[in-house]
Amino acid sequence: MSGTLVLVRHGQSEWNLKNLFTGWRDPDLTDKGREEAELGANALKDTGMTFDVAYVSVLTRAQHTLDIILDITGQKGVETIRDQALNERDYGDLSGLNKDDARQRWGEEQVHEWRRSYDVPPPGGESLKDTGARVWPYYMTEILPRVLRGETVLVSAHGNSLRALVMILDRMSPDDVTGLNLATGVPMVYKLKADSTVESKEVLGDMSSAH
Ligand SMILES: O=C(O)[C@H](O)COP(=O)(O)O
Repeated sequence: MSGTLVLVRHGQSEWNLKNLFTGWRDPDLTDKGREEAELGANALKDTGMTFDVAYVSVLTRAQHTLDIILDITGQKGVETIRDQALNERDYGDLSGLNKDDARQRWGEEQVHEWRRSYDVPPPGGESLKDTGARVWPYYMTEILPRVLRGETVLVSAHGNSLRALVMILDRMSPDDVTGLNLATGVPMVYKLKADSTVESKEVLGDMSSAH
């Protein structure tokens, strides 16, 4: 029996709005971010899906996104597991810097490489590969077994921790993943086969609004 895995990136945060590198820093959602989470939550409600367990990072923006989803879908009591393995990529020395200022200082190409390449870490921080090195084992040992048991599992996390997961689920190469941007608050619903590969993927919203 296959289960269902729902991945959702938190809604817009205060630092997304200010265009600051965030990483492990802990700003909350903006009003727009809460609205995005509500939209995603309503799309999930329309499916009639009920969750067996929810996983979330230790960061406020992901937790508040999860709270909104569980509230709107009427599932506040669902078992919730928090773990820093699901945190955003650590942006290292870039954390708190403005993304446009960084482009001016280091050049467009270098900043894009830090943000979207597979294995080039920002100074003092984690590459996508480094992020995967903590996300993938957590997924394999904690999340996947529950999906394979036939459960419906919700994960509320971050742009880059989820890019690492989507990369393996969608069988993307390191080159492909440089073009992958996830929209805030848009749920991705995966049905998995018993061998843990993807049977189907449905995106409940507009992924083209990703920045
Ligand atoms: O940590 C951040 O700054 C954002 O949440 C994600 O950043 P990115 O778009 O540069 O990957």
